[in-house]
Amino acid sequence: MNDTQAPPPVARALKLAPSLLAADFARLGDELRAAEAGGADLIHVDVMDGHFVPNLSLGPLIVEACRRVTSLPLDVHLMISSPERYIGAFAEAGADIITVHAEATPHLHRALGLIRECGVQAGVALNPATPLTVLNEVLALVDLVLVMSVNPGFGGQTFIEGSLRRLRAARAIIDAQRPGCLLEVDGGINHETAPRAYHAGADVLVAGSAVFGGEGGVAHNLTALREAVQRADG
Ligand SMILES: O=C(CO)[C@H](O)[C@H](O)COP(=O)(O)O
Repeated sequence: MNDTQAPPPVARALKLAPSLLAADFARLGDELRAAEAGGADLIHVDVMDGHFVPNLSLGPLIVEACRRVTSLPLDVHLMISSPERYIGAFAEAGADIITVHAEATPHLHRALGLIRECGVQAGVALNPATPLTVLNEVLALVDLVLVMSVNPGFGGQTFIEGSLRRLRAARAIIDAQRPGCLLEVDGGINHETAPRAYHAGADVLVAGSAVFGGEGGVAHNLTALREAVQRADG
């Protein structure tokens, strides 16, 4: 390498975040332990209010129960309107990261500040039709950007192809303005889309059905996802 050549890019660490939405809630403790033993990096917890998204899921009580079972970081994704009303409750329940949707509140800046005040890492999520320009206004306040690759509300949906372009654009914004901020992708991640999402710039891949579904078991599914990304590397 001579002085004018850029150093080779450092490979980004891949983080897998199983989404509890696809877990068997009757065996939640076992599912969490299996995810941790299988090499998950975070546990993604989908909170839905039947208002911001057309589905209901879980609240702080379940987050508190998860906290007692796993030492993995709890990555709490609030798909709820006016999330600032519940940030304190989720922080108290043991969330490590709380992500709010840019579309869910007229007070996004306040909500992100409130998360930080609670001593929790802050994330901002963007629906598939939300312009990435909102990032310019809040990037200094966040530790994680979540690019939704489905319309939020349900697991098991098909990955929206345009998300790859959005991931590449979000990666460029983060690298230029806030290196170290994580880029997460959520929705339709499987052995086929995981390598493409990672190579488009995602650090954290959220996967529900691909981890907790199928016959192979959680550890096998996590390994398969990781190997799919590594194969595409080589
Ligand atoms: O946020 C979500 C839905 O709003 C889920 O995390 C997401 O859809 C993951 O599920 P799958 O991997 O089955 O697509």
